[in-house]
Amino acid sequence: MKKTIVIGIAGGSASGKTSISQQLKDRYENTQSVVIIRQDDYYKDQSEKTMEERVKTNYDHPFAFDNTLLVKQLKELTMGKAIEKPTYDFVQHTRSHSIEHIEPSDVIVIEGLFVLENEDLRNLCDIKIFVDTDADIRFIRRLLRDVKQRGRTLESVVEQYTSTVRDMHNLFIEPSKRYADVIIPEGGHNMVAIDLLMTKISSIIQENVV
Ligand SMILES: Nc1ncnc2c1ncn2[C@@H]1O[C@H](COP(=O)(O)OP(=O)(O)O)[C@@H](O)[C@H]1O
Ligand SMILES: Nc1ccn([C@@H]2O[C@H](COP(=O)(O)O)[C@@H](O)[C@H]2O)c(=O)n1
Repeated sequence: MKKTIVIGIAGGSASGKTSISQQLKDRYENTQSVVIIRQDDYYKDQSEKTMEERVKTNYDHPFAFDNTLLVKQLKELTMGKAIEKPTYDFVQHTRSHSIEHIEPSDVIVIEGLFVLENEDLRNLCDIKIFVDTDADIRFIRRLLRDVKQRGRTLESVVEQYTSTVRDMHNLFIEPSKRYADVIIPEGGHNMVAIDLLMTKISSIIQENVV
């Protein structure tokens, strides 16, 4: 009988979670056997708030996410049901208007800050991965990414990092590393770790074919 395998990828902001997931997506694109779900897409809707209010939200606290919806939709996928997934707009700090239709698949990758911190999410994961990248490197990566891709200024990235991101990381994310089965140092360019992960995924897909 076909079994869906859930791979959880947690780690700090800019540790390399999305880069790893993207490589898995690219590798398995033709097979349609791997689906990637980003916890970021489950940030709570803030369309009722003004932009001034939205900027003040602590986006690095678990309360910023609708994890109830995320857990529900993940369970639906593992039960073979398609979902209508929300999407998120980092520039507007709220949900986008578009919804993505996601079909169930052999392997579901769920990546995000709190994937191992949240007990319900953690319990849904068959393979638990933590991407471990030093804080100074994460900060540099985040600064470059957020200015280029998320509409931030240098000052706003520094302000947010020192006021919330760093403390929340130490409080919630770093301690969740102890739940990991596998720790991937440095993130997106660790080809040895990514190859090992792909070998495992390929064997899961193969088992489901037989
Ligand atoms: N090993 C790496 N070396 C250099 N840059 C990297 C590496 N892994 C990721 N990056 C870059 O760092 C930034 C943050 O990576 P990303 O995958 O978005 O992290 P996360 O999803 O954990 O927030 C991106 O611009 C990405 O291209
Ligand atoms: N409106 C928002 C929502 C989130 N963030 C930051 O994004 C980080 C999580 O995404 P990663 O890809 O870096 O894991 C998180 O640390 C939030 O601070 C934001 O700046 N604005």
